Amino acid sequence: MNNTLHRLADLLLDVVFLVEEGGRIVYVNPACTAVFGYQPDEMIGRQILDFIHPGDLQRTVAEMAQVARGRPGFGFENRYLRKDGSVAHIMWSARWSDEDQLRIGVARDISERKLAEQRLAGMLALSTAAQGAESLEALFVAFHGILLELMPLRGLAAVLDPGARVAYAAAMPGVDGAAGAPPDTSRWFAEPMSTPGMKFGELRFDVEHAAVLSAHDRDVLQFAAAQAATVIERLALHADLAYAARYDELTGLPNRRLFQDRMQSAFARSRRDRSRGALLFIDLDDFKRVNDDYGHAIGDQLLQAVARRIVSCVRECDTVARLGGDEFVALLENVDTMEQAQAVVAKIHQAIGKPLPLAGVRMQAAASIGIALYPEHGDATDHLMRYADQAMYACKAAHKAENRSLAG
Ligand SMILES: Nc1nc2c(ncn2[C@@H]2O[C@H](COP(=O)(O)OP(=O)(O)OP(=O)(O)O)[C@@H](O)[C@H]2O)c(=O)[nH]1
Repeated sequence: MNNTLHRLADLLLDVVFLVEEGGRIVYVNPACTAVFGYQPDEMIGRQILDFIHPGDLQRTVAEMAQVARGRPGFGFENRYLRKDGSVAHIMWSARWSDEDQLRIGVARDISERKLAEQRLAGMLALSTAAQGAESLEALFVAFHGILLELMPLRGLAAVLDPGARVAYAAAMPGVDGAAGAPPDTSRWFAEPMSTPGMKFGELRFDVEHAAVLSAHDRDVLQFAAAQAATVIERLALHADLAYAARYDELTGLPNRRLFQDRMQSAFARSRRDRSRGALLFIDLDDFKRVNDDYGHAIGDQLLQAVARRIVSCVRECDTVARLGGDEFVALLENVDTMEQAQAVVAKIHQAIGKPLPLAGVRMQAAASIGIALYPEHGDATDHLMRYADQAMYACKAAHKAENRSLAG
């Protein structure tokens, strides 16, 4: 190369290589220091393939062969390993000079652009994983995989409030003591998992030291933590909705829907085992008066107390539900006779009738209770329910008639 061209090459920001057919570098301009971290004389004389990222070696050799056959190369991209071990993304233009018997190559550092593209793709992958996550475990496993590709991360942990419960913790094997032992994450780099007005805990990242993370890396980690927070919020909401669809909010008892499911299962068991059972329909008497005289809040407290008292009268395998208002039902499994069902009803009357100190007075609730036995009074849910309801009405009518005649 003549002197003028040398001086020109010295000024270029792109890296210029002259490489022999066998791959030995015979010239590189000073721009190589900024891109690869090597001084020119550390590269000259060595094989160019020594500097290429092992993952890109094969296709780079194929590209070089094409150029050597006379086809100029433009826009070929591959990765190099810098002197400090980091990765440089390079875009090439190259041609073979027959006259010089050398390959002339110009390398442009496109690492910034590549990293920005990778970060963007990573953030997209994080938000896609967040949208599709059906459990926190699945979410953090997916996040861990995505983040490992993006930055020098060794471990990931998710610690949830309250109580700093570790929901996920995975360290690189060998980094944190014995294999299988939970890693100590307390000193890991942490980002809060929060949505506006709500903090759910922290996402913690094991890095050799915080300085290995660039400002961009930190942006990605912050993004991951924010995405995790939206998933926690969504899953919690989903759990709340699933609960609300099956349980009565006031008493915590199963609602009509869950009760019907339980009835179906009980009928199936009864058909299989030839067992029998009873359905009790329980409606409080004159409950409206409690609301009218003491207010709705006291009415609510009475309903809660009645729910607890009914539950205390049945076995654990039985189901008590609130259908709505002052109507409750109880499904008693393995009850063979009307007498056995009546014994439970008597217990319930006694429990409900015990004085209850509410609103500064001793209240005393009462209920009308109808009994239906299955399978003899029906083994379809609505059929049996109607039977028990009618039996309850008959009791209520009898009580009212009795009260009228006592009053008269
Ligand atoms: N406090 C409270 N009251 C409720 C709730 N749901 C329904 N109610 C009230 O419960 C009362 C139910 O009254 P009814 O079953 O019609 O009548 P009752 O006074 O019990 O009379 P009988 O059943 O004929 O003995 C109504 O006043 C409803 O407004 C609730 O969640 N909380």
